[in-house]
Amino acid sequence: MSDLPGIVITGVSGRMGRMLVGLALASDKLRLAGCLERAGHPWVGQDIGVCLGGQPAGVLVSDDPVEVFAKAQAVIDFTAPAATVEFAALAAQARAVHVIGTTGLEAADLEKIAAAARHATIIRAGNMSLGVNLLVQLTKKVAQALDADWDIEVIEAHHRHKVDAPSGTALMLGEAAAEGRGVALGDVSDRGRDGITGARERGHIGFSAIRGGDIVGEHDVLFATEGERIVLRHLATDRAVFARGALKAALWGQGKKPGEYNMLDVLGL
Ligand SMILES: NC(=O)C1=CN([C@@H]2O[C@H](COP(=O)(O)OP(=O)(O)OC[C@H]3O[C@@H](n4cnc5c(N)ncnc54)[C@H](O)[C@@H]3O)[C@@H](O)[C@H]2O)C=CC1
Ligand SMILES: O=C(O)C1=N[C@H](C(=O)O)C[C@H](O)C1
Repeated sequence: MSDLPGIVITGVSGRMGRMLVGLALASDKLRLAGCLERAGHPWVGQDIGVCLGGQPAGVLVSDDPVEVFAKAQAVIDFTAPAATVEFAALAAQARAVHVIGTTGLEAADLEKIAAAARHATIIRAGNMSLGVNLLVQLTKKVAQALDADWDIEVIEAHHRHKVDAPSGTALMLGEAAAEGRGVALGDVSDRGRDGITGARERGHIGFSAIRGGDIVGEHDVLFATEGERIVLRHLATDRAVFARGALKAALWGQGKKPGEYNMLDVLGL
């Protein structure tokens, strides 16, 4: 067996799971050590290469996280909040780096993840692409430079299957804008406007979500004032940008002290 870091991928039949497996199998920096799907999924017990329509890869899909995490130096996890919270505790027990891409996590979920990060290295980001993480830094800088005469709106668009809104990326961008302005996002956030909402409040940060077709992920941060507007935009056209970031994070996390990190740490931004 090679001594490359062993990576376990969760949710392997999902949109991100398939992309991650393809890149992991092609990588010369890490090896695919395990694949996980939910109990009852038809892929469980099958070879992942065959499930994806190719040659056998020698890795069977499991539904037992304890068994597969025991083989892992890192777990890459793009699933759903309840699964991710469970995996955070199990990955910590297995001393594996946990890379979390799952979005839609509530405050109670984040607390459990923070508890796991006392004993384990966790890297979590609502978006793992280089472009979005640069956009986060640009958003903070622009928000720092402008006063509250400039209204800030975050507009995101995703495919019809996405279950959470605003997107994890939109929330990262909103947090960056709030930080740049020196306010807490929770105090100024406007979400889901509908009906007679009243005029826009000065200093608030608004969120709008579009869902349709196969849109991979699009984010605008709009700064609008009397007579002029600035739009910072990121368009993802291929999920490989998220998957490449996650694989990079899994390697970066090897040997790091326990704690919760993000993609700004990984990318050195
Ligand atoms: N941080 C980032 O860069 C990105 C984050 N995401 C997020 O990743 C998550 C997944 O996105 P998609 O792949 O599009 O969703 P998907 O619905 O296509 O895939 C999720 C997969 O997780 C599996 N799963 C659910 N519970 C499980 C469990 N207990 N054990 C094992 N497998 C389980 C499902 O069966 C499914 O195959 C979402 O929260 C999404 O917002 C997506 C793209 C990029
Ligand atoms: O669900 C998705 O697809 C995506 N989710 C992430 C998010 O919530 O921001 C990242 C990316 O935009 C794709």
